[in-house]
Amino acid sequence: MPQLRSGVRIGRPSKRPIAADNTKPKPVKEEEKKTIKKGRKANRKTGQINPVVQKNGRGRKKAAVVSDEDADEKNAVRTTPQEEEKDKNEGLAAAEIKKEKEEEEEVGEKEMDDYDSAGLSADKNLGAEEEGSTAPLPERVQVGSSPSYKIERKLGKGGFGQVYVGRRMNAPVPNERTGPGAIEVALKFEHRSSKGCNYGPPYEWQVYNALGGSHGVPRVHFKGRQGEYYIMVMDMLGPSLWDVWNNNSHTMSTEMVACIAIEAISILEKIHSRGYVHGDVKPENFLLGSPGTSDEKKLFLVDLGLATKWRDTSSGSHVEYDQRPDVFRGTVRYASVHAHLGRTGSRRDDLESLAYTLVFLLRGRLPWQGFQGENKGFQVCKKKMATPPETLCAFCPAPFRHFVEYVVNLKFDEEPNYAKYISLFDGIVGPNPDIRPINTEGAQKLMYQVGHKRGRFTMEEGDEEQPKKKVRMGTPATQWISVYNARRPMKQRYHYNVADVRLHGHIQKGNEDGLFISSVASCQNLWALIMDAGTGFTHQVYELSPMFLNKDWIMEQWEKNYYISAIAGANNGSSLVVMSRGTQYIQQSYKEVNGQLLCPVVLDFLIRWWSWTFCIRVKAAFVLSVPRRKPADETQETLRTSAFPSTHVKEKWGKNLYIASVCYGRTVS
Ligand SMILES: Nc1ncnc2c1ncn2[C@@H]1O[C@H](COP(=O)(O)OP(=O)(O)OP(=O)(O)O)[C@@H](O)[C@H]1O
Repeated sequence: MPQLRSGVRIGRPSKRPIAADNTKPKPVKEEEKKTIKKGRKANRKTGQINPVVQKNGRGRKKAAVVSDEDADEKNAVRTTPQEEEKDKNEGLAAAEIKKEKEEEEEVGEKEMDDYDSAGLSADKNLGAEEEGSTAPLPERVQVGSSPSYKIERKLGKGGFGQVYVGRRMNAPVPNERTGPGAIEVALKFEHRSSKGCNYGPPYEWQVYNALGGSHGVPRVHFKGRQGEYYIMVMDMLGPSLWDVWNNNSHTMSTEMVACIAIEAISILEKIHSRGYVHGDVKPENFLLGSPGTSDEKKLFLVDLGLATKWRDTSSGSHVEYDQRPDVFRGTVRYASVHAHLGRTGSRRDDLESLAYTLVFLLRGRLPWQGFQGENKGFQVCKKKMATPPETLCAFCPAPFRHFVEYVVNLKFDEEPNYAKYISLFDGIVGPNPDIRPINTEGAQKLMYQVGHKRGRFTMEEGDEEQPKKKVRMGTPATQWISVYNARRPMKQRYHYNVADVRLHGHIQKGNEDGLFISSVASCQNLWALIMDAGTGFTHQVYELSPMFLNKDWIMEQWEKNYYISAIAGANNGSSLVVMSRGTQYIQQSYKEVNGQLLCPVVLDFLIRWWSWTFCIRVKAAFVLSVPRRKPADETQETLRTSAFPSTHVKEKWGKNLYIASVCYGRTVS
């Protein structure tokens, strides 16, 4: 039985169209031609790429001398791993798929009667903000075999839990400062009606079972339910790094931040070595030990509620890559670009968030702070992608820039070289570990294990490979990008690997069966064809043209009230343009550009958020369409696969998600 810790998932985005910058006729350039539907009024600049709407968790941090804007941005948005898994699995068995194989060509079809109502539950928790409980806390706490505690001052509050000091009642003399018998402990309360507890104790408990007490993770001594609350009894810690920075006039010394870097990398290494990714690395979640104890210079990482597995426990293999652009987990300010893009979390994400944490502590600000409004998450992500390490770290010592360069270039399943990252900061920290502002014992142990001298972190000769220059786009790959929309049950069929000569037959057969083409793509001069009964079109024409786009034919169809509804270009220069009547469009233009102008990462957004149809090859065409009315919010998923996603399509059909668009082209992995 999964134990869930759930919370706020981002609301579904509305699929607002993007208005063209300028649809008025303009001089035609060599590489850039734009065609506008005749007789229509020029479009105005009215919109932007529709953002991922990222709702924040509701928690505010203590002692905040920050603006509301800051406080909101720092809160974590979370969907539990189990919640996601459940979403993925529900309804998978629902669809019975017909499949016919014709030579190399493939066809798949989802019949209308495959409907299973469970399939729509994929987004049933979406958009719901967790309400805080107002139930009074118990006066005394006693869970499992724990001593009794009196609740004292509040230590902090997050989106899920409230943390208080628990003072042991009837404490023996002498009093212990730490451990299960400690006079003071931290008590983390989560109300049993909180969504994180729908399925029993908070998910975080499981993670603490696996990680609690490991290097840099506080020990949990007791846990259990008392009345309305799930309560965790843990070692009491001191201020967070955010508190320290905030109480020190928003500054922190370079040596202190370098020590934090060194120790935090070693803590992440430990967590990762146990198969987990933390998922919400930020200054608020790094705590120092209790002041006045031997741990006061020791660094801890708390809040394991967003931790996920990067490695499968039984097989030991890396989890599979997936991308769900509508799911965001983490804290907007510190999240990795991959997290913004909805990519499955892996070790690289914790390190990227750590890099942002370090730059924040050092510089007091990150370049993407200050965005406001619904599309904040999107703006932040765009800014992160557009900020090269040299700009981000312009006023930081070189090791910080090198660290950023290394971590933003990590591949999804790449093993980070923790020792190398630690060694970057060697020149900044003092030689004597005993007088460093932060205890770096964990990092020293790690370096010792990998064969470096105690005390110093310098890498061995020859290990000083230069960090890669900023190439934060990942490795180029040629992939299928398929977008799925939640729809009422309908018939959908796909064909792929279709040669020119077979195209007409498939389209004709589809039309006879009441299907219209909804999307086309080309891979190695063979076509992929998606046909379905849910397009709303009344008539359809298409043209397979040996040239990229046959302007005259398109203009002719525009005159007859057909609008471009699907388009693809093949490597051999031919193009397939489908035009339909009964579309939602009232205005349309298309623009040919040089395909190289497209930034591959932006494609993630283009295909996800823009209601334009386009095809990518050496040349590309953007078709800009103004719809009659604002499209409703939709549940949507995007996949990138190296092969045509025939298996995935069937899984999606099982969840009543239908292919809305498909294309094949150069992306990044
Ligand atoms: N063991 C501890 N000792 C002292 N303070 C603690 C301890 N654990 C948590 N806190 C304080 O309580 C705050 C909230 O704790 P935590 O981050 O675990 O809660 P959360 O509800 O999961 O938060 P978030 O919304 O950030 O996910 C922390 O930022 C910290 O200030």
